[in-house]
Amino acid sequence: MIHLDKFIRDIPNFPKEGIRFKDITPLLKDPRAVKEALTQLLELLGNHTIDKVVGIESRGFFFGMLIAQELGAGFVPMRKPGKLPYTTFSEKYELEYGFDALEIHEDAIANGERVLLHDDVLATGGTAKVACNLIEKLGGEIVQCNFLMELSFLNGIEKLQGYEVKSVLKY
Ligand SMILES: O=P(O)(O)OC[C@H]1O[C@H](OP(=O)(O)OP(=O)(O)O)[C@H](O)[C@@H]1O
Ligand SMILES: Nc1ncnc2[nH]cnc12
Repeated sequence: MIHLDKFIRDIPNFPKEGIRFKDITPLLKDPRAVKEALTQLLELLGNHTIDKVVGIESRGFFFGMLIAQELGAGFVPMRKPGKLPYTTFSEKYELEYGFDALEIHEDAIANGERVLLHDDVLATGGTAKVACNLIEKLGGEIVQCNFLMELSFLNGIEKLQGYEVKSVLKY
């Protein structure tokens, strides 16, 4: 039996004083832990059918791509500003330790496609909310937002009211 929480390392005061950073690199370097995490993420999805998996840069790419392959769905990167080469839709947001923006290619999702949004961490929810806004701007239907972990004390789930939100681990 693999306990995934044993593969997540707490780093105090990173990237700023007062932030307790959840480091997933110990999990990523262990193939059995990666397999178990992927299995559990897929279990969260149940029988939903998915056309596109959107992964948020950068840590949402690791499992987002694996989930998409398992589902036989397409993978769409949601990126930080200035990284995507084609025409983008963009939106700014605030996160636990600063400000940023996200972008998506305007042709990444077709109208009415069923979308799974994936990221490693749900913290304040600012990132995921903006990602949902951009997916819906393109006409995507958000079937589920799933995360490797949720920092429940930051109440990110409140920003995602109206969406199905699931996490493998809760802190
Ligand atoms: O719920 P929120 O408060 O918005 O925070 C969650 C986001 O913060 C982290 O990403 P970060 O911006 O640090 O980028 P990275 O994945 O490239 O490390 C994490 O991977 C989520 O995307
Ligand atoms: N405390 C935290 N650890 C890891 N990723 C995060 N993203 C936002 N807050 C985070």
